[in-house]
Amino acid sequence: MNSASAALTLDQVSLGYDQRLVVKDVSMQLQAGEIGCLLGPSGCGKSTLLRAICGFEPLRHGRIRIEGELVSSTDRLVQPEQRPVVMVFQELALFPHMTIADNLAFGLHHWSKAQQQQRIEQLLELIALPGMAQRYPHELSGGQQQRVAVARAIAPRPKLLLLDEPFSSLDAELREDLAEQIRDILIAEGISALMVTHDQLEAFAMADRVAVMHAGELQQFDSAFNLYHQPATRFVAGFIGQSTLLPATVRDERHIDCSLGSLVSDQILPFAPQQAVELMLRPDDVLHDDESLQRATIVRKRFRGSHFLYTVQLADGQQVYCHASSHHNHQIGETIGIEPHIDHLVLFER
Ligand SMILES: Nc1ncnc2c1ncn2[C@@H]1O[C@H](COP(=O)(O)OP(=O)(O)OP(=O)(O)O)[C@@H](O)[C@H]1O
Repeated sequence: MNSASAALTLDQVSLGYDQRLVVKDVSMQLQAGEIGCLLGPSGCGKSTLLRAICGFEPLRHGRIRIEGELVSSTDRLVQPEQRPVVMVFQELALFPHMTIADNLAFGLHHWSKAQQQQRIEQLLELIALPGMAQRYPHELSGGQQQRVAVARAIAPRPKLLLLDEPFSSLDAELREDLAEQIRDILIAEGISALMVTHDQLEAFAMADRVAVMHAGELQQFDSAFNLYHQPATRFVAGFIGQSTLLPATVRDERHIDCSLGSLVSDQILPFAPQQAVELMLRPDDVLHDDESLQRATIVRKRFRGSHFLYTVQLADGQQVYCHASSHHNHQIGETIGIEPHIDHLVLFER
């Protein structure tokens, strides 16, 4: 895709503080209308990168383009207010002494009164708070206030919305719901967005694609499904969901041998025969099946409501996760039947 039709293009972006680089050689592109998330552990550089896109941090290397226009490079820094972006911060940004309508109208001062009125009504409808125009922020719940904050940010129809942990003050249950609601609002308005979060479920609920960062580097920018089932690096495999790594040996271009037996790949393997590798297994790659002849012993169990997450020991002592329906309540030490169900082999060099 060329950068003229992309909402945001990061091209080998590096930046940092003093002598230290905290964002290293990041390249990615957000398509028009796309919603992306920057996800990673604390201190990995997510907020720094978002601040650079907004225009608050100069670059040490690389280029940032918004809708094709060069806004940051080593010798160019378009000021934040001159960029077609709006940022929503962690802490609530509503003006407490102003009504919801006045909050929403804040960025619309150059619009006519009639246009403002129409846009406010449209936004209140969109965030499912019709009739709330004359209320004050403290008369709304935390989730409602955050919806108003997002509506205020998108009121002037920016090209790109940047959100820095906008739901972190809300409880986990509400965060996922709100992420879905905000996603619907952005899609309805056709606004591209990039959100920083360290909460996977929030990222999955909100984004078309999630950029996983680690120590300043972009590890993978992909759909949640692909991050889970086809992680590009060991870090992504460990950070997204749960996984175990099982030693394995490549037999030929389609087969590997490991403690679960001989497994077939759906693709030609990029390894030579006899190469020592590690097979990544998700809990749902190994299912509990009473009928299976393959047996393993439960060494740990976690009840997850809808299912059990067992850790089972295979005949040769290797341990893997095993997913079982919550109706199958077995005890630690019990030997159960297991069945590998692996659509796609994820292998890392050992
Ligand atoms: N103004 C600053 N001056 C110096 N160092 C900074 C500054 N802001 C951030 N850092 C450092 O840069 C690194 C990246 O910080 P950043 O806030 O971008 O990470 P993050 O991934 O957003 O983390 P979190 O999820 O905790 O907010 C950290 O080591 C942090 O201590």
